[in-house]
Amino acid sequence: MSVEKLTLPSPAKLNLMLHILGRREDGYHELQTLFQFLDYGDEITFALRDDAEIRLHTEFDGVPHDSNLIVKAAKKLQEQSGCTQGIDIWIDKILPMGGGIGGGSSNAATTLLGLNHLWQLGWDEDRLAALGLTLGADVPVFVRGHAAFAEGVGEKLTPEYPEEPWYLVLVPQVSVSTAEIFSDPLLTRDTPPIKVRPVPKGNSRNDCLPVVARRYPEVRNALNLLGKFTEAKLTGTGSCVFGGFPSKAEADKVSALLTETLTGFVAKGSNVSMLHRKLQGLL
Ligand SMILES: C[C@@](CO)(OP(=O)(O)O)[C@H](O)COP(=O)(O)OP(=O)(O)OC[C@H]1O[C@@H](n2ccc(N)nc2=O)[C@H](O)[C@@H]1O
Ligand SMILES: Nc1ncnc2c1ncn2[C@@H]1O[C@H](COP(=O)(O)OP(=O)(O)O)[C@@H](O)[C@H]1O
Repeated sequence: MSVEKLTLPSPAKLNLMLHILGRREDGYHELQTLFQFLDYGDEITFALRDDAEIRLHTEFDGVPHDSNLIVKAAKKLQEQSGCTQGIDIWIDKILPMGGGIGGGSSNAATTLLGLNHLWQLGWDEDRLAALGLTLGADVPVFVRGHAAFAEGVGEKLTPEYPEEPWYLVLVPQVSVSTAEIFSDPLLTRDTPPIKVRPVPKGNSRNDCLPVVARRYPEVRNALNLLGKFTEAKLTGTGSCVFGGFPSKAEADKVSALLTETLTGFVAKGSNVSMLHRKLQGLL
């Protein structure tokens, strides 16, 4: 049965660890990182149009229509598939932008999977992930929808099964530039590669943390406050800081103490993205 309208989740991710192994000739850094999803994110609604236009109806502060990763993803998929249909798109945006929880990449992946379904393209995951990589290093993991150990610049993915605790995520009100962190001379760039799977316990370091904490007092403050209750970690290049708890009640308790002064949210970690759980229900 063909569908005309579809609403899909677009979850956040966390980097449970992030090691920088070296710098490539093109300036990009070789990483090893462990991605896990959160049961928390945006919601995107797609509706078929009679013409071929691609139109995002929700305005974003500071992101022009054609620069939005949702629009870029839709246009690339339309071009490369030769599809003649268009789409109307609305988003309920709750994920902070530039916080290292991957909202833009997730929105791009949800768009690719949603339009593959609505436009009935029949693309497989490999093809969608390859297109996704041209939009951003973190897009493929959202297309695959499984927690993963990532290598290269994030494109070589191996599924992993880390524990799924509840997380308190603190959102310092500052946007960290990924490019700025990767160009800092003090960044650790020579961490030896992990050669065994699954990633052995104790490898929870994020090599970006010292540089981000030095440059951004707001992030330093969040790390110090959360660090009083649990191991406080940085996701991606920040700004978000997170800690795991064995139950929602415990995460909520710490949240109540900290969110008086800091913005944050509590969400369950998940090894299968809520986007894929919803799509499986549609098939
Ligand atoms: C490092 C991660 C981990 O999840 O950080 P977050 O964005 O999530 O915080 C991501 O892979 C980020 O991927 P993505 O968000 O696509 O990075 P981009 O915007 O393309 O990168 C901006 C700039 O950072 C530098 N960069 C980025 C990724 C990388 N592996 N090496 C780099 O040197 C490059 O100078 C690049 O021009
Ligand atoms: N749909 C989108 N959602 C979020 N950010 C977007 C989107 N489209 C483009 N961007 C741009 O991408 C940047 C990075 O966004 P995001 O993925 O949320 O952060 P991060 O990579 O730190 O997790 C934003 O600051 C914004 O300028």
